[in-house]
Amino acid sequence: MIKVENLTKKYGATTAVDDISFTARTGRVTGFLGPNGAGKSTTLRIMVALTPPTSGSATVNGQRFPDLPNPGVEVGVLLDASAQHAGRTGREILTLAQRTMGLPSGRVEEMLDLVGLTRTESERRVRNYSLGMRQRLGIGTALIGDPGVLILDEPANGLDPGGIRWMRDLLRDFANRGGTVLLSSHLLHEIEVVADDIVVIGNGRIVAQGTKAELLHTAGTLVRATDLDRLGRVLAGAGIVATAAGDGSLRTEAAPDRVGEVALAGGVPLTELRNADGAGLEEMFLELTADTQREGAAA
Ligand SMILES: Nc1ncnc2c1ncn2[C@@H]1O[C@H](COP(=O)(O)OP(=O)(O)OP(=O)(O)O)[C@@H](O)[C@H]1O
Repeated sequence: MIKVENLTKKYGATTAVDDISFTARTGRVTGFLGPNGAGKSTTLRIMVALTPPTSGSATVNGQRFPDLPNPGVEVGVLLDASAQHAGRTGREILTLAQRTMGLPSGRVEEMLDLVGLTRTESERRVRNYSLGMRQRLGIGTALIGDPGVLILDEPANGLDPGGIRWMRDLLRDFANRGGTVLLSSHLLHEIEVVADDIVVIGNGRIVAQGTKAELLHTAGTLVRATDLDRLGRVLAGAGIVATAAGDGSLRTEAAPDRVGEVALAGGVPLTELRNADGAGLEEMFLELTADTQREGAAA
């Protein structure tokens, strides 16, 4: 289990992480979702003691990372696959990890098999690896100590679709066997397909958190028509309050079948009619992303 309590990190006038608290639970994949610059990497770096917090704490299995006697056998970490020593071979990197953690030498071969690096690839220097191969090697290093907790920053970066599927299955299986997985991403879809729990961060603050089911469930209906004004008038005429969502659709608390009936009776052809599940999270995330882009453009 990973616990973050009232964590804050300031860089001069910038508050990168602003009083955040959340828990990544055992047996679950927790997705840490936020647009670029939201504070994800800073939070993960604090968890593994690469960056000191300004205030607050982060613990893994009840202990601060520096207090873990042999951290690699408790928590597997992959923050930046490109930061691995470029002059070493993949096999050398795994061997170093195996020796540092005091593990049997057979673990190196097991990890190479697990992450799908061939013997020839394992003997190449990392500077000649693709980003996808570096991610695989990084996952191997994170898993070599057979830890119960995994902390991964944007692990799907650089992986091809087959690699992304492989990573997802690996994380799912890890959590199903009782492990704790915390992974960050700036892509909603990536988190949506793999996470059980989601923590959304924007501008250093937690803006939503809960189980995937809770966050994706949005009451009401999403409806689209070519003539949105006319649809709005017809719905209003039937006493249905609908609001424009800004993406060419209307949202209403009324049920989809009622909206469909009213539109049909009013002679308005619909182009889409569905339960609004997921729309709330998507909208919130788009707003966060738009905010960040505006700030980026202003900078
Ligand atoms: N060492 C540093 N010095 C000053 N500011 C920093 C430092 N590290 C991060 N920041 C700032 O803190 C904020 C959060 O950055 P962080 O890298 O944690 O975001 P992120 O969510 O991981 O983004 P990305 O998806 O782009 O990696 C940003 O405004 C960033 O510019």
